[in-house]
Amino acid sequence: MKIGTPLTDHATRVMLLGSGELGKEVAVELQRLGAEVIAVDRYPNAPAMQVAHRSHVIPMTDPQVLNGIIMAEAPHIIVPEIEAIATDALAAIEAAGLARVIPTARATQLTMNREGIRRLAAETLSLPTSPYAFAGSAEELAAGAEAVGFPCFVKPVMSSSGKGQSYVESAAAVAEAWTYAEASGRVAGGRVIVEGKIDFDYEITLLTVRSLRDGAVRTDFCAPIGHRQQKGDYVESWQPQIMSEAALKAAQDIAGKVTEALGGLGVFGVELFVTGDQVWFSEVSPRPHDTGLVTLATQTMSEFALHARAILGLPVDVSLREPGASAVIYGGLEAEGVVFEGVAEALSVPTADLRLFGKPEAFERRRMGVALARGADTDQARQRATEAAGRVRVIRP
Ligand SMILES: Nc1ncnc2c1ncn2[C@@H]1O[C@H](COP(=O)(O)OP(=O)(O)OP(=O)(O)O)[C@@H](O)[C@H]1O
Ligand SMILES: NCC(=O)N[C@@H]1O[C@H](COP(=O)([O-])[O-])[C@@H](O)[C@H]1O
Ligand SMILES: [Mg+2]
Repeated sequence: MKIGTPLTDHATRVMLLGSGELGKEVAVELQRLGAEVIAVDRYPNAPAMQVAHRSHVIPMTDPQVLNGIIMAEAPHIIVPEIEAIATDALAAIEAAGLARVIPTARATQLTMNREGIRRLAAETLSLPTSPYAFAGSAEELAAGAEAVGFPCFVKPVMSSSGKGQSYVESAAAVAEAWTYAEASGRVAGGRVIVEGKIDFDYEITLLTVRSLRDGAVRTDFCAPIGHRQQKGDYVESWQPQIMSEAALKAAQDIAGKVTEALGGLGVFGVELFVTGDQVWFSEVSPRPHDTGLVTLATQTMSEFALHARAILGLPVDVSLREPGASAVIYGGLEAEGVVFEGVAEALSVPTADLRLFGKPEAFERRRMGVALARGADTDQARQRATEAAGRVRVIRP
């Protein structure tokens, strides 16, 4: 793998589709390796745009506009970063041999839509999942919910970070879940998945890396990441999550199968539910995962460094250095150009570090930053990360 000089004819051009907090860290790692980074998102001054060589604001769900920007920039590598992209346009670009899509165009098509990845996992690969049904109307949803049973979860097929997700305890609440999903998916499309609830002991993200070494693709697993979710969005994560040997083996087996079926190079965040030695597949991101922000504190190479290396065809090291945790800092209010107070106090917590993403606008439940900490064990690290996050106050300018 050769890497040219950025901003010259021989540059290795990488285009990020989606420029949020995860893309920002990937952009930094790509910059460090001398790639030329082009950040794209739906709004100006998105986090990764602030550290890229240049940026574009476009509706990424419009295939014509997306194709136009790819043609104009002629990237060698396209890195999808969010679940709201016209993936069919990417498939055409890949098929024409114009750029490499990470991990593959097909993988982004399958995972951009919950229906694609769920059918691949449960029906093609026979992996254990929650019972599920798909619905394109309130009536179909009512029937689907009856079939999977209550309580259940209703989610738009195209959404992430819990957007549009409802926890439904009885038939009476199904209509409301339909309306909510319709209104708040990343793209209006009017299709949802309804999933029966898995009663898990804990849930993990198993970061799985497909990379090249000596010309061959290999798969490596990071130490499992435990996390706690609220309203479908992660609020706290830690690494390593202690698991039984049998559960870890089952988790790696599922992650190996699903990432092999998706193919390509890069980091995958495989989400799994665990009860005793039993493991269920939930979903997978074919890219770094939000709960994996903790790896900025814990691993020799963060998930972002791993992604940058893997997609450039470079070797990786997934080793864990020490236990750590991350805790989310939400906006807590609606305002543009917010100010963060208490940063020095937060960084006075032993081992604490912060990432303030620089998003131009805050919302009540928008993730604006994250606190990171290490510790003798994950209990100590969690306590420190939560303490540090709590010391940061988001205020109006
Ligand atoms: N079938 C289920 N059984 C039990 N818990 C569930 C189920 N589906 C979702 N959850 C809970 O809701 C959380 C969010 O669900 P899911 O990961 O599908 O949403 P998402 O919008 O894709 O979120 P993200 O983009 O952050 O991964 C899960 O991590 C889990 O805590
Ligand atoms: N669970 C997926 C996830 O965490 N994605 C991350 O959130 C950003 C969108 O944030 P926004 O909605 O605040 O713009 C995405 O761009 C990505 O970095
Ligand atoms: Mg998830």
